Amino acid sequence: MNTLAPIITIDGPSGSGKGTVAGLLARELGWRLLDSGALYRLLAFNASNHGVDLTNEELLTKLAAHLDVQFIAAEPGKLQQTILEGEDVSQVIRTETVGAGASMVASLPAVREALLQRQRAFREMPGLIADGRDMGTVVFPDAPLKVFLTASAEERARRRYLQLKGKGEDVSLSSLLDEIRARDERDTQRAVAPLKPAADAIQLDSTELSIEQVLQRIRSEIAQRDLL
Ligand SMILES: Nc1ncnc2c1ncn2[C@@H]1O[C@H](COP(=O)(O)OP(=O)(O)OP(=O)(O)O)[C@@H](O)[C@H]1O
Ligand SMILES: Nc1ccn([C@H]2C[C@H](O)[C@@H](COP(=O)(O)O)O2)c(=O)n1
Repeated sequence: MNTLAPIITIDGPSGSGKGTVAGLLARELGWRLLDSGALYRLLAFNASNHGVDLTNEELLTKLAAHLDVQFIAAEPGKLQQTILEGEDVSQVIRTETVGAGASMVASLPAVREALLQRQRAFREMPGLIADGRDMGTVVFPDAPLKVFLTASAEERARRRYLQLKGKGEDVSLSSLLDEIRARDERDTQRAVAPLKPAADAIQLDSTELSIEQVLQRIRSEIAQRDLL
């Protein structure tokens, strides 16, 4: 039965490492993965392709309700594949421009409501790792383990810089830092489902931690609960 599947939520700001850690944990545990940010990115990307303004709540809500999307689980060492209307958009939705658009559409209450059930439907046995901004506060408030992962804005910009440089993109560290700060501001200040730790979340600052150290901290929290 769906509702009994255990859930680990990982929320936090852009570049804190949520996606990386969520993907590795999901693979390690053999659980499903919900990359909720990808849904907002897909919506922003799809809206731009269809000429829909990113402030048009009515049209965006319709698009959100009818998003034709599939997530294909990754092979070890690879990103989950994201298919929109039959096309692989896994890479094109990862740009900072699409991320900023996603943050805009995500501030619209009706859009969030339209995506809520779609997210909850990911909860299946043997378990779910859900990453985003409101996984622990709104989408899965009953999750037995909630992690709020942060890092300083400077460190997050540095990580994003290295990531994009590694893909051969021509980026500037100071623009990335400005973009990260603007996204933090919009995601934390919006009226509905703002980015904030759930009252019962474990807060982890990864500024000085490696990915493996973050994973170890989460494994130890898992071990303290009856999750597996
Ligand atoms: N603890 C860490 N130490 C060093 N680099 C890290 C750490 N965690 C993540 N990274 C790197 O930082 C970059 C951003 O990580 P990731 O995409 O997982 O962040 P995110 O929180 O999911 O961001 P977004 O919300 O924008 O999708 C990646 O290149 C990742 O390998
Ligand atoms: N649960 C979520 C997930 C994402 N968003 C918004 C806010 C982010 O800036 C944007 C892109 O997310 P990312 O892929 O960078 O994690 O989508 C949200 O509001 N709620």
